[in-house]
Amino acid sequence: MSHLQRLGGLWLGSEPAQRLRLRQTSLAMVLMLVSAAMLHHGIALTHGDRGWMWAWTAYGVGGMAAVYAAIRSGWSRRFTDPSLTAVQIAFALSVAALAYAQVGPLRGAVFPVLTLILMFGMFQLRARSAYGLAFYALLVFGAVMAAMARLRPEAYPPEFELIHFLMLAFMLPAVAVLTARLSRIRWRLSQQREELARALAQLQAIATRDELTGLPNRRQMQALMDQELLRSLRHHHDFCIAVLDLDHFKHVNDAHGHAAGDLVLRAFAQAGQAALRATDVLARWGGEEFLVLLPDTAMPLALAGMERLRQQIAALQTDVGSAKVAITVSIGLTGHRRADTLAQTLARADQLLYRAKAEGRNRTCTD
Ligand SMILES: Nc1nc2c(ncn2[C@@H]2O[C@H](COP(=O)(O)OP(=O)(O)OP(=O)(O)O)[C@@H](O)[C@H]2O)c(=O)[nH]1
Repeated sequence: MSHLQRLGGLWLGSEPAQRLRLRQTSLAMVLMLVSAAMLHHGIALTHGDRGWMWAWTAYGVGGMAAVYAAIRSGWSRRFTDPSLTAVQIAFALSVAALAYAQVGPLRGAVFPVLTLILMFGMFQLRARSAYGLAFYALLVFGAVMAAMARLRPEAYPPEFELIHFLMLAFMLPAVAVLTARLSRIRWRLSQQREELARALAQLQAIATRDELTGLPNRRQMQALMDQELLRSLRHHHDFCIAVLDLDHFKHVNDAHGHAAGDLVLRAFAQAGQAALRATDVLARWGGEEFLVLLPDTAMPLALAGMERLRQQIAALQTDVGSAKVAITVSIGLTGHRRADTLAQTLARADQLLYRAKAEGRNRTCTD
């Protein structure tokens, strides 16, 4: 890391949002220093008051340093706008107004600076603050112009000051209108960003979840099993896979209707998940067939887990409105063998499931 980067890190910190705020304030500080240098030169040219000039410099530079310290220390985080944009602008306006009161014939130079100060608000301010600050600027400059026209009419002729004031009365609201427009665009953009994030989350849920049961769907389960296979190869641990099929589920649909069948599938998913360990995954493989992945688990433990699930499902009574429906589940459970592919393991679990069905259902068969 170069010295310059280290210095930048020291000045701006490391947090991106904070760095952005401090960069903006640093830019305002540079503007303040350049203005101070110009003012010093102007006062020298016009033989102005040097004591006042140093007091102005201390006020302007000191104020900006205080704002920098408030942001850099994190103190400003307690406010809705931690950049203190409105405060910085209001302060800079007061500094500009004081300069206007002193530089006499050079006061025209203050107007572009005034516009620049207000432009700092374009990236941050809400419409209401922009109008408020424009009104405040008009008030402060109006007061300074009136006071100077009265106190030093030879340097600030009243008719000139009136024209200056009218110019500001037109220019400041125009800047506020532009800031308000930008604020509305920013707001719309942030709304769109939120909508996009919501849509993305929804799409993700649709792509990975089964709509009826809320369980991981076939595609997601395939990805989870692929991951587990890689992990088991790397860390040399075992994992098991079980294929589950609800027994005589066709009877449920035939006797109580398809909607009742859906209710039973949902109840099965909920109870099945609750019966498993948090690390085990129950997924809907299709229809009334489900899959359980038991990561980092070897056979005696896996069998105990699947038997617990089977017994809890057998005890489950689902209220489908017209009746309470009881179901059972048949399970084919097998451990993955290192030399096998996932498809081979799944095929083995399937065969064990057929055996469980053939042997009378409501049981777990394992090899
Ligand atoms: N309600 C509902 N039923 C479904 C859904 N998916 C599959 N099924 C039904 O599940 C039943 C599966 O029937 P079969 O394959 O004959 O099996 P079974 O009746 O469970 O009998 P065994 O598996 O041999 O014990 C069919 O009636 C399908 O219509 C679903 O999402 N909702």
